[in-house]
Amino acid sequence: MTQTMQRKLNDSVVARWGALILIALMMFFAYMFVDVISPISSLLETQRGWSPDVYGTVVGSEYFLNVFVLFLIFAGIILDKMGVRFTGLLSAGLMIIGAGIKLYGISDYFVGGGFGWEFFNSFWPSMPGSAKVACIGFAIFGCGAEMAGVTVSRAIARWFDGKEMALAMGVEMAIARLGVTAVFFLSPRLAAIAPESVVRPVAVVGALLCIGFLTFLVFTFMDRKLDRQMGNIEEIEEDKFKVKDLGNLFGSKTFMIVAFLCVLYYSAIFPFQKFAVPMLQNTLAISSQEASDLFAWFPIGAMILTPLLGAFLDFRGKGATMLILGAILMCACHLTFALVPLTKPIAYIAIILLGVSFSLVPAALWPSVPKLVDGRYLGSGYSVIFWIQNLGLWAFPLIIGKTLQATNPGVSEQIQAGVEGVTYNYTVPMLVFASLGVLAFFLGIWLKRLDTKNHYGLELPNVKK
Ligand SMILES: NCCCC[C@H](N)C(=O)NCC(=O)O
Repeated sequence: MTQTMQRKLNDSVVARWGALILIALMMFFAYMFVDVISPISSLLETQRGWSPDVYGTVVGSEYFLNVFVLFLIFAGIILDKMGVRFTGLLSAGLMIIGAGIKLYGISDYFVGGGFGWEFFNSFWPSMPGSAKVACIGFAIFGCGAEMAGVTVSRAIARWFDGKEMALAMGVEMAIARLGVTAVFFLSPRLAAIAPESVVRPVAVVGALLCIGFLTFLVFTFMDRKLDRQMGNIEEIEEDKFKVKDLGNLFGSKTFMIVAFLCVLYYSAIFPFQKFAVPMLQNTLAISSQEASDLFAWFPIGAMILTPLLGAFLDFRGKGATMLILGAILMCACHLTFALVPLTKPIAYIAIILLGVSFSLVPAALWPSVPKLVDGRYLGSGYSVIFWIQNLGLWAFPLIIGKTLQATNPGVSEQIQAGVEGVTYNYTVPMLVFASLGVLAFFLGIWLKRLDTKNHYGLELPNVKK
């Protein structure tokens, strides 16, 4: 009698990498939308009256609902109850709705006195109505984007179980970084087409989110087929979010060190991404397009190196050392922007080194979590780390915006009044970012010491010979 073993869809290299490309495309467009206004913040100041303080509030609002309404925690529960396909489509849908509201907020129709204009300008006078509506939209978008991040990781874990999973996660992250590069290239160019407009880039990238929805929709058909072949065992029980696990996680010293290292490090990266173009523009006296093209090298470096460093970690280890090195590099780059008289070559070197740092830390951080957290509550562990991280990603754009405005009195008013040649000084905001690097460095040292003492295996390779 011959026994035939059924070949599952994810046993085919083409099918599983095809599935990865489909879900990664959704993240590609999502990361594009996250930073679509970062290269055009100066234009938002002149066209919509968004001072640095207002701009910081808008870009931080992406994380507001995740942090204060605990949406990230609900996202974990929704994912557990409803599965990858429903949650992925819900995230893509939320991103599109949020992007639509943000687009409406900055549109010429709304700022020209359209529906809701009067109401949104009747309170909190320091915040223009356009910024308030943009905040609402971006907060809804942020729920979708973070939920998509958790969902995509779960989907990859399932499709690549027992296969090249770390590489797949590295490739997915690299594709997301490519989205950031693309938007830093595209956004200022779209805005510059006559008549110059902040609306065009947001509209175009918002439309691309719909393509992301469609690619994920195609993935759901493949995933349903895989589901049937696997006998509907969609989720691994230990990956599920459980409220009772939170006590164990918050009570674990090592876990909390990693979570704080994550929030400190990422708070000096993603919020910096929002201020990098105007910082380079003001400090080097160049156009926003030139500054944007210069900054685009940051995600390019991270894109190339993250999968390579992931492979290094798999075969050589040294995870804790990589975290410490990443923090040192990040701090050195921000100190350069703050204290060294900046020239273009120096700026290029600092941006590329920051990209190297941004490969070292993500490549080492995320795969280290399973070494510290019991497999029974790994899913909850990632949700809690994301939640703590989102707190920093919400707070730091606000802090940086307010610091920039406070250390440059009168500058925003002059720019909005059309005075030529007025610039911001970014020394203090850049020192704030650098100080996060110092704290992350000390947490890295502490983590490495605990690892030596308690043998978590952070310095060991993932692949056992
Ligand atoms: N919304 C953009 C920030 C994504 C944050 C996300 N929680 C995350 O940490 N992703 C990992 C990464 O390195 O991009």
